[in-house]
Amino acid sequence: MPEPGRRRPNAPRRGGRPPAPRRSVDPARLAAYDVLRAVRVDGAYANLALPDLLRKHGLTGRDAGFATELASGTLRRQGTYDAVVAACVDRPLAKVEAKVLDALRLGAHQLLAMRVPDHAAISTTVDLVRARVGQGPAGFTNAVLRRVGEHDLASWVRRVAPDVAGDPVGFAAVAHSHPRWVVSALAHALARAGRDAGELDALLAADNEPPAVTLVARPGRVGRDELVAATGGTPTQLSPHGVLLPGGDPGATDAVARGAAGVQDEGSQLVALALSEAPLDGRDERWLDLCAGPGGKAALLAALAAGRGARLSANEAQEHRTVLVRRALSEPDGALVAGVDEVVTGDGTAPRWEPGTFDRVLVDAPCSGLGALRRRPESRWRRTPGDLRDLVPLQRRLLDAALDVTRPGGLVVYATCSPVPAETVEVVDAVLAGRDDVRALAPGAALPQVPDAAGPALADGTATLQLWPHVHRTDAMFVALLQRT
Ligand SMILES: C[S@@+](CC[C@H](N)C(=O)[O-])C[C@H]1O[C@@H](n2cnc3c(N)ncnc32)[C@H](O)[C@@H]1O
Repeated sequence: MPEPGRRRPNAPRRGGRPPAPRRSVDPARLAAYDVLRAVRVDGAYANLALPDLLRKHGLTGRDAGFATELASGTLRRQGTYDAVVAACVDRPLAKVEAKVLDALRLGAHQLLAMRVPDHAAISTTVDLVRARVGQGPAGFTNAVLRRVGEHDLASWVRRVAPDVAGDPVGFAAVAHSHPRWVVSALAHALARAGRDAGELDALLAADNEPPAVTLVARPGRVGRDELVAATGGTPTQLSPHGVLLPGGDPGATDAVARGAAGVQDEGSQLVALALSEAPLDGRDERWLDLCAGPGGKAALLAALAAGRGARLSANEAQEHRTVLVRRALSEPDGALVAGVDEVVTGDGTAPRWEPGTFDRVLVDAPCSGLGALRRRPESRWRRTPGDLRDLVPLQRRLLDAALDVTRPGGLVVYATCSPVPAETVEVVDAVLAGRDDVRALAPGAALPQVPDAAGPALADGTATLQLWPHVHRTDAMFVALLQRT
């Protein structure tokens, strides 16, 4: 790693002329630029916007992979790049035209984190700005990126981040490109789970790694060995139904195309298994997924339910997401898959079913998603601490309602893709404090194969389960297991 202040070996000289205009702009960079624009202007989700934009620009194979990494990596690392760019411009960043700032971020990612030669990173970005914004901003872009290219990423971080000893949170925020409040929230989450504070760096770094693509082989519909053979993938360590893909397009696999398998993080598979595998006395016939959209866990639960003669009801508040649940729970001919009773749109805080209807209930609550930042490149910049103020009361009401529709002796899993205690243990404790018909159970007994996953204990001392991207290579799913008495 070069010493602070050392020039990068192939760093461009300052003050050079803008590269000569090219005839056309590289389509992969145009696609990445359009993704950033869609995220900024239309509030799009990058992972949903990408497939259409790749298609629009005619990108496949390696070019599509390059555009995906360029857009997603730039969005994830935007906090670091903005600090670098701010040090290279002669005005506040807020005064740089947003369209130009998008391009500067893309250029910075190529210069500092991708193996793109400097001259190509700069000239293609200048071409992009010339084509999409104008000649004046193209010259500005050239000058700024030449300065960005004078140092490598580690050297830039040392130059632009606050002093690590004086302001460790501020340093981590710039070095790992997370909003300051998110760094504090994740540090607090690690501490509440009894983990070493030194893990924070690894956790934040894991958030910047694109997650490996994992498939779930839905039992009874396709065998895991069959899926391994069809994809060239490898079995996952923690979920007995997971297959880690070596790369390529998951949609091209026949089992995925017909819904027998799906793309699903191993952590999400484990949440469904925490509910299905927890020991239950008595009737085990009716299962409910109270917050089912878009339907990933519901599809695994339906397959597991079918295997033991139970039936799943799937509920979702938003009609457009119920459509996705129905699709996830349907055969290619439109019929509901085995194990599904019904798919309905409804407010889970006021469920339509009689009290005591269900034997097993999943509350996969709407949450901040701070445990799934790897998967949603832009989300860390969209979330605000205020989101928790709205989410926590909803989470409590959903858990309360789930307990109401569970029969005495029946089980409820409360899960979030967030490790933040305000929306995990504190929600469960608040609900338990208001009821005398519930007891907490340790969820780990249903998932003995998952190591090193103790979450914060509930107020009564009962264990919870917390997965971590830097430990388990999954999203940071939280699981609490409750039983109606
Ligand atoms: C974390 S997501 C669930 C993910 C899903 N279980 C899966 O694995 O695909 C939470 C869902 O809860 C839904 N939701 C929000 N408020 C709700 C409510 N009052 N009742 C039911 N669902 C709600 C959201 O629309 C969202 O689809």
